[in-house]
Amino acid sequence: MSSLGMGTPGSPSTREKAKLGLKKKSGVKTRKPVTIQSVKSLPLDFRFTSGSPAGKGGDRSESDHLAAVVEEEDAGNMDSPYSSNSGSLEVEAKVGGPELEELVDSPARSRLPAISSSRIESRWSDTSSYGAKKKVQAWCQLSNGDWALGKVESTKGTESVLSFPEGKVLKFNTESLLPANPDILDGVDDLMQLSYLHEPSVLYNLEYRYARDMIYTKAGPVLVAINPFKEVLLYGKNYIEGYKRKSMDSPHVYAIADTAIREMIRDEVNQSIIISGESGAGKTETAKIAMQYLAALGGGSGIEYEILETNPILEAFGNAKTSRNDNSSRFGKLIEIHFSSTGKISGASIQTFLLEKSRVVQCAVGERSYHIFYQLCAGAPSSLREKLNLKKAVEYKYLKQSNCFSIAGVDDAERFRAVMEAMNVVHISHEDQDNVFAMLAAVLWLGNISFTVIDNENHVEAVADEGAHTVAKLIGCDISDLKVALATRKMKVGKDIIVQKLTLSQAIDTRDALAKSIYASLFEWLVDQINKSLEVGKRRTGRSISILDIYGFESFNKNSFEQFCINYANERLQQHFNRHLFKLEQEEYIQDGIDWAKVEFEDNQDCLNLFEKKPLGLLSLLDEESTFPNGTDLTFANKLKQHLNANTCFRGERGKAFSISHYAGEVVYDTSGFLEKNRDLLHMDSIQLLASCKCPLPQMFACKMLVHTENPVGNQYRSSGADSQKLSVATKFKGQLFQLMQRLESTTPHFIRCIKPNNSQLPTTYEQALVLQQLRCCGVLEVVRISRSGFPTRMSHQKFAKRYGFLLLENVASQDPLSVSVAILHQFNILPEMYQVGYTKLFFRTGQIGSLEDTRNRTLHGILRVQSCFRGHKSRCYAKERRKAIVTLQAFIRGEKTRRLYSAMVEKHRAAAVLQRHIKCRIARRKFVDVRNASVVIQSGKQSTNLVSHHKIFGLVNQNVSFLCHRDEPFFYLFWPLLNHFSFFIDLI
Ligand SMILES: Nc1ncnc2c1ncn2[C@@H]1O[C@H](COP(=O)(O)OP(=O)(O)OP(=O)(O)O)[C@@H](O)[C@H]1O
Repeated sequence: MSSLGMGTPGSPSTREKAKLGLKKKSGVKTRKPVTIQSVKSLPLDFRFTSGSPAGKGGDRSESDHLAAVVEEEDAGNMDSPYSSNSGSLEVEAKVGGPELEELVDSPARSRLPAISSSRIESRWSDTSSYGAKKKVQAWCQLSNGDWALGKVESTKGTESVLSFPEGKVLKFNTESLLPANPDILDGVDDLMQLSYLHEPSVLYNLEYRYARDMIYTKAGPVLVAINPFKEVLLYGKNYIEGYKRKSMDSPHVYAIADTAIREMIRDEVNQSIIISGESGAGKTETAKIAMQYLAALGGGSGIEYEILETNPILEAFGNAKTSRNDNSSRFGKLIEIHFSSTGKISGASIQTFLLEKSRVVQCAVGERSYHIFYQLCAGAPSSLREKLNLKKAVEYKYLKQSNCFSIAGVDDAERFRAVMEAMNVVHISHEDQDNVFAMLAAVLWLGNISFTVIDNENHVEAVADEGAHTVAKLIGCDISDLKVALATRKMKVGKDIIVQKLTLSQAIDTRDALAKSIYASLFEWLVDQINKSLEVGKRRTGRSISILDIYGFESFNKNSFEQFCINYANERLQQHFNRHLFKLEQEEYIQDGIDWAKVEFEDNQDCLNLFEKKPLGLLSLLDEESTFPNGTDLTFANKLKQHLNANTCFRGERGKAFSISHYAGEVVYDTSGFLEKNRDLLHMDSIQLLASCKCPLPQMFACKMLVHTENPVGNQYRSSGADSQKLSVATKFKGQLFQLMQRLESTTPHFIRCIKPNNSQLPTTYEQALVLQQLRCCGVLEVVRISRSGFPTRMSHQKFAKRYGFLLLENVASQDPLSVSVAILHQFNILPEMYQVGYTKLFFRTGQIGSLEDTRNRTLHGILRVQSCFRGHKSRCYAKERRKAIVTLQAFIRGEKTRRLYSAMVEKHRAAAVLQRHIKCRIARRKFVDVRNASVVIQSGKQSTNLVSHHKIFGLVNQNVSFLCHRDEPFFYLFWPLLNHFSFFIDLI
């Protein structure tokens, strides 16, 4: 399909454009590329006025006039310019011929939101002569429905002549032309910034960005993600860091996840990221990217790795190659990631919805069954192959029927190893893994079981071939029991139990039902095991972010029960989307008495009523018919026609078909197989067979099936001959959806709309019509319109006053919240047209609260700085004082210590002196004794010589002195000097 090529790198090549011919080339808008950065910072209320950067070549008058056009457009932008189709389409039919006439009549066209053509008329025709004069550019719709940009060459009456870059010149009705945005708005990252908001400008903007690998674009509060079908360098550590630190702010899944995590912490409210889009639009990949960001931000404990590793397991068991997507999720998934109060991941839980069981036994040519079967056949180690008697995929009938065994660029054996590794990570034991593989092999071998006719009533019995033997071995039952369960059915008639033999088709149905339920039970069991591994347990804090990745709207040539359920789920999700982005928003305006122009949107409540109404809704009638023993698909179709023909969303078709007018388009359903799929009965014989198995898994599956059965095991047969009385699939699914909606209702939603740019899964190919249809389906344009013309930001008076009141220069603390709020608005000169004061809340236009928030943040940062300076100063003073005190204390202690030391030393000194004295005394005494003794010896010698002469005179005296001089006598010391003199005296004598 065509592409509005830009002739810039990344856009479709010139050769490609030439091949596309005029219709495609006419879309080529040869413009000078502008940097996105320059556009990003444009204010939302940006207007083209003279002197603005958009003024081409300084052409003031043109800029002035464009400004006038823009103002006029804005004055009327409450209505969608693109929604008026009558005028333009009429003319296009003239220009475009019969193809376009078909388009005019198509239901999709007729479903476009209605708007008076006079609005466009007044907007464009007033300026068309000017446009012709100045050769301004305008969008025109070609006969194939594509939009092309041309130059207005001339305008005459109601006709304008436009020239296209390839040199072609075509005539169009002036009223059908739509004004083009100025060049500077090329590739804006929020569609709300477009001056002219209509289909071609939105398509062009998305394509412009897509061609430059900018696959994410904001549409007001919604993120639009276009599948690149190639690796784009937008992910990884650096990008995660960039969004975490807010150094990157261009639209991205990371930005959405970042907002969710911040709002969860700030508002203490659970968040949800709701990802929707057609099959192959990139929902699963987007969910994984969001999980990657949350894991990076909230990780640390290792649980985040476990959460990420659930993806390969769930994809292997729940995804398959379809005609639209090589890795299509055949189940819905809600993953709830729990966080602690500090924002760290504490656990997670996964809820799955409606696995497409029928794929196990039947899939269309070119499609595959679930990946795990091919992975097991390709990657199982030889020991496992031997144990399970595994063959190549091509040898299994269930896999062989679609004649597709591989996916380009995918190595199944390698993926199998990744799945085993992931199973280890989520703590599935090796024994359990072996049991899982045994069940998979059993399902494959069940498909190979064949039957032979045994009587002329076409009754059959199962052939005891390799298939039957292997199944019996793998599930752990007796081969005879298996044969009986597959080829007979026990029925209770009165008090008797009779055994009925089955015909070939009945036996095949029984076998396939057993295979389907083993696989579905195995999937359920695996999810339970994963949940146990990720269990939050006591760590649950109540804060969580849920990521919903659910199958997108489906419409094929033949639509069956699966599409019926999937599209019903999408209607519910669309209602949730509408409620949050349109209904609740508008209801809030009305409740709060806001002066506001209502924006029309397509409410799908009627369609939902068609499904859910009791007793005459689609689901009730389906259940009713499913319980009738004689009910058939045809009687069901007739019943629908009988009861629902008056409903505008319903139309009875020929035979067993009917069609529903969904929000995304009309879908024709074929009721063949509806009742059987809705009943989803597994015969009690099969359940009992599983219950009697020796292997643990079949036993567990049987237990669960019996728990779901309303009737107790002892009373397991119904008179009708049918088996377990469980809830119908549709009713169960409805219950699950209601639960899901309740869960989502309690969260703040963040919407991501994935868009598939082409049906061939090719990179750089952008099909306008396909993208446009998806944009219309998901109401992206309405969201942008409502956000642009409304007041998307709101805050209660109390919250506003509390949050920004401190910014007021005057003290108004005593005043009521409303007065404080108004004072804030006045102080910050918020223009009156930028906000409205409601009864309970304040409503702001986009971006207004941002400037207030910036001021608040700046002020808070300033306050924090002042506080930190003050605290620093205080702490320093305190530290100084303490230091001083410590020094004093230390001086005192040191003095005290020194004093004590000194006195101890003095004592020691004194003691030493006494000791010394005594020692000296002793030494002196000894010396004295020695001297005395010596003296005595000398004296005695001398005396002996003198003795004779003096004997008589001094005989007596000498006697007494001797007595006195005895050294031990105290008198000795007294008389010693005297004695000395005396002896001297004696000597003299
Ligand atoms: N951001 C992306 N970057 C690169 N390739 C992508 C990206 N998103 C999607 N794709 C490609 O598109 C394919 C389909 O995407 P995905 O399986 O996510 O679609 P889906 O919407 O989940 O489809 P379904 O509803 O069938 O499950 C992926 O296998 C991948 O090749």
